[in-house]
Amino acid sequence: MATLSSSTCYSSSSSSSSLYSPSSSSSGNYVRSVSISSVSKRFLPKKISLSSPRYWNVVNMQDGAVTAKTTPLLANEIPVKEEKAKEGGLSVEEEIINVVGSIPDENETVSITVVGASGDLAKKKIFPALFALYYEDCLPKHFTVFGYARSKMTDEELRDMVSRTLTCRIDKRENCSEKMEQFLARCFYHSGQYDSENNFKELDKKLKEHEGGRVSNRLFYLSIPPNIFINVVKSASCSASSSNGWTRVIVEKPFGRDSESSAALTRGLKEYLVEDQIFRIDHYLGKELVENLSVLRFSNLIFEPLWSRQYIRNVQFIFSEDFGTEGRGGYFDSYGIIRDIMQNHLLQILALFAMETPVSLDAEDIRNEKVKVLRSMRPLQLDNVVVGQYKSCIKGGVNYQGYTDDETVPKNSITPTFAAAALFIDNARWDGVPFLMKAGKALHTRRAEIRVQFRHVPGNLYKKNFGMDLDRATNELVIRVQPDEAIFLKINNKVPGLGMKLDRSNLNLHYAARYSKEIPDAYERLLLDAIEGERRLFIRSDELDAAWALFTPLLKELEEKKIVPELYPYGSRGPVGAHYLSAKYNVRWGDISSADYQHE
Ligand SMILES: NC(=O)C1=CN([C@@H]2O[C@H](COP(=O)(O)OP(=O)(O)OC[C@H]3O[C@@H](n4cnc5c(N)ncnc54)[C@H](OP(=O)(O)O)[C@@H]3O)[C@@H](O)[C@H]2O)C=CC1
Ligand SMILES: O=C1O[C@H](COP(=O)(O)O)[C@@H](O)[C@H](O)[C@H]1O
Repeated sequence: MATLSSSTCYSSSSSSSSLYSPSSSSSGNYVRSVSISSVSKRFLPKKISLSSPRYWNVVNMQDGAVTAKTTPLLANEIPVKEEKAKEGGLSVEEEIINVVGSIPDENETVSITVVGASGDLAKKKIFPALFALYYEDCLPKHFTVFGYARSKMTDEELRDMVSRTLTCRIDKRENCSEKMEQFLARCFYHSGQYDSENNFKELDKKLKEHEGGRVSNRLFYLSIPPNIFINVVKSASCSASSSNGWTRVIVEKPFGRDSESSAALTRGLKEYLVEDQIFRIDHYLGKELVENLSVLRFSNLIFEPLWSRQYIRNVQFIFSEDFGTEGRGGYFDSYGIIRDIMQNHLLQILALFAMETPVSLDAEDIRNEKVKVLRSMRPLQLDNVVVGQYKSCIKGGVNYQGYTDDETVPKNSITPTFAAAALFIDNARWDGVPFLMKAGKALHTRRAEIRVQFRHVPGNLYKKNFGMDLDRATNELVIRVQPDEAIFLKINNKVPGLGMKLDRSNLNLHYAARYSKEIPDAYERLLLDAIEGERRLFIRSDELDAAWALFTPLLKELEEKKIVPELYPYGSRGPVGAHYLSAKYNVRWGDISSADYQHE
């Protein structure tokens, strides 16, 4: 794929974009001249404002016409005549919407090849996400899905396998089985070795047949173990990359085990791909409430002024699963919970939470800010970390296996299935604020959330009404990523009546109650973004380097010193060491300290 320079991809061109502001438009004979990069029909609003950064970038000024460039038709410039807009009684903005909305995508095709199609992730997440996108009319008119793996399968067998995982989870259920049939008819399979250029040539031939001479855009999803990433990229690059459209590769985690192996992986990928072609996926970035984090921060006046050490006492990132490594012990044992969850999912959320305001919502501007905040962080230290491992437990007559009872896990494994850590950002905004993380498997509940605990009210007039425990009276903002998505703010208020009794209540945005539409799976959003060349939610290589730089010294020390994890029973709240760690920083874990928790 090295032959495909980024210029042949339909790139979002975001690095060179600037926010359009109506006041920057030209005067006199000139009209606004707009290049629409990274435009997607899904984002076309009924009425646009040219200052909306996601859709429009001003690139140049031309006499008498607006030039609209769209991602699928990068080479084509579509003039939008101001006169024509006037004739139709439309604004230039409305005329742009008309023109972009009517661009035919006849000449374009997208082929999505799921490499490792026989595997768990492909079945569980990727094919269902593709179907959901198809169902929602989000895929381009001409698209083909190919499964690729070593297992022998016919097209029909692949369809059968895929059909068993497709669910009509979407609200408009009427056409589901019809839509499923139509989707499955677009799915094909090619069996081949991962390091065989010949096998990828055969794939290329089949892809071309389906592309039917249209501009060919190709997306490869590497849903395979990381040790074969480079083989696949090399073979696909030499034998199956697009010759006249873009070629992109989605890479699944783990992106290495430490700084060195991650850098080696990046070097390997870059022998065949340019950075713009690599879409490193962290599916937590595709989750609705993580996507909403920036909206919450930057579009609400009430939050951003509070978003610093001045008002925030601590921030907690909590991940828990109520099941063990069942079935994935082999993979998990050589990674452990710190690499599996903390170094990527939780750290990514932390970066979005703590970054400075980006210049714009463009991918590069956001990723620049994330890198900056990651580089301002202190590498983790062993005395700020607690590790645990779940042990067997009998509950209600059921025997829940311990981690090392799993046949795929060595009996003497000291791989952590739980970890808690205190992290610090040494910059002006966050100096001294503990950012606590906690992640564990086989705990009492499944939950992912961000908890922001605010400082005490100075000179609190109502001190006596709270009793001794003033911590209980501080405001807390909870962003529940899953399940049962919600954002709630704990406030103090007066219990109605003649006395003066204070109560803690939640101002609650409960998604299920507020929105009837089902929340899309993270993989849907991310796949669509990759198809559209939107890189905002994918990890850039320097972000990855910065993330590994924080965790690598700790991971090495844990391994070298053979730190034995504290055992906790399957289904419990995890090791008690996590409480000592938080207490060291005067913090109480929000998910277990409060009686209010029952009411969340
Ligand atoms: N499963 C999950 O929930 C998650 C997975 N991931 C990551 O996604 C990727 C895919 O995950 P998953 O589907 O679980 O992986 P699998 O272990 O199921 O592997 C996917 C496919 O790769 C092929 N394969 C497996 N092992 C080897 C090997 N040693 N050498 C060559 N080919 C092999 C197999 O296909 P065949 O034999 O037919 O060629 C298999 O069906 C991995 O990188 C994983 O870490 C990330 C997050 C969650
Ligand atoms: O990446 C991973 O994520 C899953 C949890 O994802 P979720 O979307 O179901 O919350 C985790 O189970 C797995 O160990 C890890 O590799």
